[in-house]
Amino acid sequence: MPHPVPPAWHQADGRPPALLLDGITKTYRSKAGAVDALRGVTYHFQQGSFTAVMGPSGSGKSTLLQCAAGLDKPTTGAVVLNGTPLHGLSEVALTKLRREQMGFVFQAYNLLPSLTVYDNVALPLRLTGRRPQRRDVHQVLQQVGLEDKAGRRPAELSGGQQQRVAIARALITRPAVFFADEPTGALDSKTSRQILDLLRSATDASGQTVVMVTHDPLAAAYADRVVFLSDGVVAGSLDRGTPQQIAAAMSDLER
Ligand SMILES: Nc1ncnc2c1ncn2[C@@H]1O[C@H](COP(=O)(O)OP(=O)(O)OP(=O)(O)O)[C@@H](O)[C@H]1O
Repeated sequence: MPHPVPPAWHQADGRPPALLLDGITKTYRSKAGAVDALRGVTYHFQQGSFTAVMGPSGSGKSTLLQCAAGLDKPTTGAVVLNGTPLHGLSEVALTKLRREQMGFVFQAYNLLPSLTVYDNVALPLRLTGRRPQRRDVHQVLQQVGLEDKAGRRPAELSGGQQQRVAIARALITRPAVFFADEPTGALDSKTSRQILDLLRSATDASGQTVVMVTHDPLAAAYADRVVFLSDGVVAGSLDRGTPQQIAAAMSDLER
């Protein structure tokens, strides 16, 4: 059953937001007790927007990303991707939706060491039962500047090159939404800029939606908007902030 997306959150073109979080909470329970990692997050991510999620350590950023990407389930509340509520889907349908409509880029590149760069990039297509076209694989490798590395294995590449392979692998299915968790966390500043430029062009050139968790104000400044989490709730947001403005907002939160 379609989840009612509040009309106020529809875009000017009448489409639902790329991603809607409606009152999500997440409580982790263990022998040590319960932790309320998210305490009611309501937020919508517009189609074609680039949003950075920032907040102090433990504020719930990774939990939010995991729930938004359907990798974990919120305790209460709804996650709606392009009008499809994730909670209504079977595991099989959720996996299909994730493979077809979501791209993932994490700090650990998660490439398969035994496969070549080409086969790592082609893998998501194979997983969705599609036959990878050489032209498509080479096109995304060219997009990330690694066409000449198609035959290499991940261990033969630098960290930045491996992250670019991970981005190519996420691009190949042309996902509606990219989820990135600290995608530049392990990289030097020049390589980080290349990665952020690639994410930026996913929104600017291809109209994809990017949601990126980061600690780095320089990285967050590539986004259209920064959303600040504090203690499991949205504490505020900043549009088109400079790195200095973003850093100042973060230190206000940490006070
Ligand atoms: N699997 C888990 N079991 C129990 N508690 C958890 C689990 N995962 C996260 N938490 C707790 O939930 C809260 C939010 O964690 P989360 O990792 O989402 O924060 P974060 O903002 O991403 O932090 P960081 O910036 O340090 O990565 C923290 O108190 C954390 O200890």
